[in-house]
Amino acid sequence: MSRIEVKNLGKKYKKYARKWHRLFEWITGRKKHEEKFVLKGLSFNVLEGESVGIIGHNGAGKSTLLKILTGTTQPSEGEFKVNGRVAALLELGMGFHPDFTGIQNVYMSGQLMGLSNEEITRLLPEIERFAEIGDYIHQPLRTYSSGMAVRLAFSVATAIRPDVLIVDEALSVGDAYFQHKCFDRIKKFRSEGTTILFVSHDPGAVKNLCDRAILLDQGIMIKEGTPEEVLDYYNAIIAKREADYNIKQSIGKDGKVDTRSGNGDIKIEKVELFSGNRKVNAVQVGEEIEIKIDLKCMKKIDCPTVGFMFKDRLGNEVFGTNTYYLKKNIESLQIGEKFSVIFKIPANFGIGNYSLTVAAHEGHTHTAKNYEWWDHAALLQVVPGDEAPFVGVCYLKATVEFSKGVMV
Ligand SMILES: Nc1ncnc2c1ncn2[C@@H]1O[C@H](COP(=O)(O)OP(=O)(O)OP(=O)(O)O)[C@@H](O)[C@H]1O
Repeated sequence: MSRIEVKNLGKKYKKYARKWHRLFEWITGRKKHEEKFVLKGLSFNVLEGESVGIIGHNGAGKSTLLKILTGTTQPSEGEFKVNGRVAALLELGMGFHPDFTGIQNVYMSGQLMGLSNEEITRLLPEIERFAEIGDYIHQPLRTYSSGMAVRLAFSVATAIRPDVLIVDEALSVGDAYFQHKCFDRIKKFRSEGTTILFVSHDPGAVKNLCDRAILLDQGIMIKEGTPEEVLDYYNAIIAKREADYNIKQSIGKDGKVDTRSGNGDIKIEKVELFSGNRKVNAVQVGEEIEIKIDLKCMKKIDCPTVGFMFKDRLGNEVFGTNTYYLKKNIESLQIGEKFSVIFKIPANFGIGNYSLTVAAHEGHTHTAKNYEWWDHAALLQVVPGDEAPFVGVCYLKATVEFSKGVMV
């Protein structure tokens, strides 16, 4: 069953070159504006229990989409349907009245959510408990810090598990402790079957929470797929400045999507993993590995940076570094010159599968100039060695002591 259905949705605004054009148009009836689409031809469905992340640059149209879906603004064209009880975590606390106490605001926003006074009274202890603002709940809202208002607003908006939860960066407000609490509640809703539409600039949050992601660019959906594939593509377009910048996605050996992007000034020719002199794709926890990257310069380039990143099976970044951070200067390279970079690390990873991203770019990150970036260039399987069993994504050599009484 579809919880959210969006068909050919579009939103346009009138754009006036001068302020007085609007008045002129109103008085004379003569058109003085251009129409600018900020969303165009958007179609997608979100099924019951599915969790979808919306990503894109500033101004891509993410908030506009959520405002349409929550009824704050009307679309200019197309249709949409949201089925079931909706909770929207958009501008948290915006509807609160500064002169009302916390409790009065809870009743007011609860009523706006369609709850009866009896229901709100029943939910109040849990709302207070989750918000953790103590006696402030009896004080006027104007005495609250912005963090307290957000805590209360989140607590009310999520007092009942909704069928559809619409979240716009709401988790980036408040302190780290409360962000964790909010995230846990959202994850719990997800596990209980709530459909989630989640706008975020945080790749980690999208990978953690979403089954699927949609990439918007200038109001148009340019990519839809697994969070990892869409975020890799997003990472590639961040650095797109030159006309001859290429982005290619293809299915790799493990069935996942390889993303290669860059202006081609340096080509990554080969990526291999070694342990000793042995070429490997599986190692034991803690085994020393070498990451050998063979490259070719297609232009004269001074001091490029070469780097790598291991990601876990969900695409979360586990460890990465580059020649810039390690202060290894790669000297001036001539057209056609080949070179190799070898990184050595202990595979102190948790047991599981990891993908390797490698890149050649300018400076400390690829956003200024990306010569070539290659996601899923190699795969590494980490298997147990003779270390004591452990859990987690990294292996840290632990020791333990025990004594009776008080340890000094
Ligand atoms: N009321 C408005 N009148 C005119 N243009 C608007 C209006 N509201 C939004 N826009 C424009 O619509 C475009 C999309 O804005 P929107 O806020 O949806 O982007 P976004 O992807 O949420 O960006 P951000 O990540 O910065 O929040 C922008 O170019 C913005 O300037």
